[in-house]
Amino acid sequence: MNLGAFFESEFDEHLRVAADARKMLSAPFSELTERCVAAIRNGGKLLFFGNGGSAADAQHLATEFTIRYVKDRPAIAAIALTTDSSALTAAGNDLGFDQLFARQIEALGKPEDVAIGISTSGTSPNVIEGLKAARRLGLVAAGFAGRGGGDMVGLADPLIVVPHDASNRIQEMHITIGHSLCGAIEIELGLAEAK
Ligand SMILES: O=C(CO)[C@@H](O)[C@H](O)[C@H](O)[C@H](O)COP(=O)(O)O
Ligand SMILES: [Zn+2]
Repeated sequence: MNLGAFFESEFDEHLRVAADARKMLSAPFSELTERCVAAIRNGGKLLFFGNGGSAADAQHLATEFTIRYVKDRPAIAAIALTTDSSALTAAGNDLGFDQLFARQIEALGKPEDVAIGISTSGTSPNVIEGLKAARRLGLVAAGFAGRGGGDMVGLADPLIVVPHDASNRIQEMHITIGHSLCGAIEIELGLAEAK
């Protein structure tokens, strides 16, 4: 294999998806930012959850809010529902894997919170059940997806659907958009200066 050509083609594809996402996702991004800012101003928090690489994204993004993004500033309330091995194993063992996030949202979610489910396919049952629980309890149920949004369409609102079908490329956009979300929320809350 020509490794140099492979490397360049990966970047070419990434850049094509980024250009499409930039064109198409400004409206749901703005809406999600506004919902998160309102939630935090109201004493609420952001709850992130997903599977595999999206579990890592949930942890990564929650930490940007609680600890630090680009510069020091006060903490912003956020939590990843992917990190407590006791909660995850007990929920999986006792209630079923589909209930992993729903149960934690039932325990920790408040109506002033925003639940953000992350799924490249939009069809992972535990993410879908988490979003359903969020809606039932009156939280904002929002999502990051790809592949047309899958079962998250009509369930998550705002819903950011990356216009691509491959999980890796979709995840690359999710983290870019998640970073942008953090930056925009900091500015809107007056905790960082606009560029
Ligand atoms: O990171 C990747 C693929 O890039 C994988 O770990 C991927 O996240 C896992 O296969 C997930 O289980 C896929 O779930 P989803 O995105 O369809 O909800
Ligand atoms: Zn991945």
